[in-house]
Amino acid sequence: MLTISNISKTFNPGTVNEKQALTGLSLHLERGDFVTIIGSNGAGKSTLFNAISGSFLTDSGSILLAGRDITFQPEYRRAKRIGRLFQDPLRGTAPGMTIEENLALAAGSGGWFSRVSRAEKTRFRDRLALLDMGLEDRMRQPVGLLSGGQRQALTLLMATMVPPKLLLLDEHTAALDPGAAEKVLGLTRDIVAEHKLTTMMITHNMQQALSLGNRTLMMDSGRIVLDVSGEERSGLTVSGLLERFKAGVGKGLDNDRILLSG
Ligand SMILES: Nc1ncnc2c1ncn2[C@@H]1O[C@H](COP(=O)(O)OP(=O)(O)OP(=O)(O)O)[C@@H](O)[C@H]1O
Repeated sequence: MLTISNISKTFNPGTVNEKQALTGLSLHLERGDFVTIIGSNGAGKSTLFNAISGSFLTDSGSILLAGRDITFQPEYRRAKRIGRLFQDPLRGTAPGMTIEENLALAAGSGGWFSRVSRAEKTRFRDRLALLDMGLEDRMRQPVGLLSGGQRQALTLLMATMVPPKLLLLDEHTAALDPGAAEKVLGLTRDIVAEHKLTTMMITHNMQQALSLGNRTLMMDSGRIVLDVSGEERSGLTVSGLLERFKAGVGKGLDNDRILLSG
């Protein structure tokens, strides 16, 4: 589904702020793979997502999505086939528009001035009911009134309304309180399974990285330094994963948020 070949990215080349954020990175994902990603501070995790989404063009290498070469495709075109959630629940929804209008935009059927058909309203209500947050009874309310967890759940629904070829989750539960985070994570698991979505999820929760999905990548200094799946992964504990990282990279994992989250 996704084939990344040898991509590199250096920010501010030739200046004192030069930073090589991705270094000859290659990755192949099968259809339906659910990959969790963990790594050091500044390892290049978000930069990898930015490269895939087309926030910038890479300096070298290529990216193929569902058989199409997207290496030079602009971001807005890639967005039609790639869903993305960020840590900040305020991104991804339009606060001044109602829940219904936001969903219509995501479904590709509406906007500020278009009417949402009755059939579509029913479909939206059914999808919202699955979230189990009572949002199906608040469809005419502006999204700006929702809590962070409700908003992130809605963003998830919107990003998958038309099932994307690839779903990118960038620490999408990290800014939520523990209850809301748990809820959004459960919804993520359900929606990914329902549509068999090919998914990449950055997390700083090591336990989550091992328990969700079918494959775990660890990144350091712009590279993938560990790639575990199958039996090797199912037998792995958090401390085992940290040991593997240390053995491979020659230093311990250096990530404030992982250390803070224990
Ligand atoms: N647009 C940019 N301009 C300059 N430098 C950047 C840019 N984006 C990222 N970087 C740098 O590239 C490196 C990788 O950043 P990135 O955000 O991908 O790391 P990360 O693995 O997501 O880290 P964290 O877990 O700390 O969020 C960092 O040193 C960062 O400062």
